[in-house]
Amino acid sequence: MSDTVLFLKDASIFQGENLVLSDVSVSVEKGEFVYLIGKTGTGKSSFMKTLYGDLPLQKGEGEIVGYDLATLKENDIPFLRRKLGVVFQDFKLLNDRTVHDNLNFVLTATGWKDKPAIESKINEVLAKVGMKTKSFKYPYQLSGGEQQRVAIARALLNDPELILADEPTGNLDPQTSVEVMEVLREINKNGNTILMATHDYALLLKYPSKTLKCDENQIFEVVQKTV
Ligand SMILES: Nc1ncnc2c1ncn2[C@@H]1O[C@H](COP(=O)(O)OP(=O)(O)OP(=O)(O)O)[C@@H](O)[C@H]1O
Repeated sequence: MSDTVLFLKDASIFQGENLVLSDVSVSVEKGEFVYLIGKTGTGKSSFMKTLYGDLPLQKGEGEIVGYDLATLKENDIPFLRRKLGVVFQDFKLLNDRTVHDNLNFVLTATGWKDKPAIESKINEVLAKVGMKTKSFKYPYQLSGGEQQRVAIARALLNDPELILADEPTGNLDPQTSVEVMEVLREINKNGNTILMATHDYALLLKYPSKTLKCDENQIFEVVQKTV
């Protein structure tokens, strides 16, 4: 049980008055790579937002990296997010500072003070995504794939118990998507747990893994056919 990083039980997810997902019962175990798929508008983003505290869980039970989602308070959210690494489709890097300073910003904001420790952490996460030589660049000097690698590096800074990636390849061409996916798979092989929302079925076929599907207000696990 202690290896469960996320579970929801009989949960309902609303956007305002609208019920987006109901009777959601899912779990993610430490070390898993889990896809969340579904057509546009079926609730993938709403589900992810609930997990990182952007949408309240109004009905049912849920726990993520030790936080109870049903009783989550506004004040808990920054602490919850420190235990999560969140990666978005549009990277969300700060364009007015270099890669190094984007990462430094997050570390400083989350309480890191020791300069050598900060530098060593920045080097460590950039090495993991193959971006160590580009730390002096500004985000707008990087390709989309490189920006997403930096966003993944940023997600790794505080050794997250779970990485939530919402359409991380949504803005990338197929070849770059595969490269970013390889980075995520490598990180997963090294022990990070990842939940990735995607509508990129080509990636799913190329890299089969546990898959949850949103459809008709429900989430269920789909069994992938093996050839
Ligand atoms: N802020 C909001 N207010 C009200 N309704 C919303 C809001 N955001 C999303 N919705 C509705 O909730 C439903 C699920 O949307 P959501 O964005 O979670 O789907 P999605 O599967 O992530 O889609 P996409 O792949 O296009 O991002 C949709 O019917 C959408 O119109």
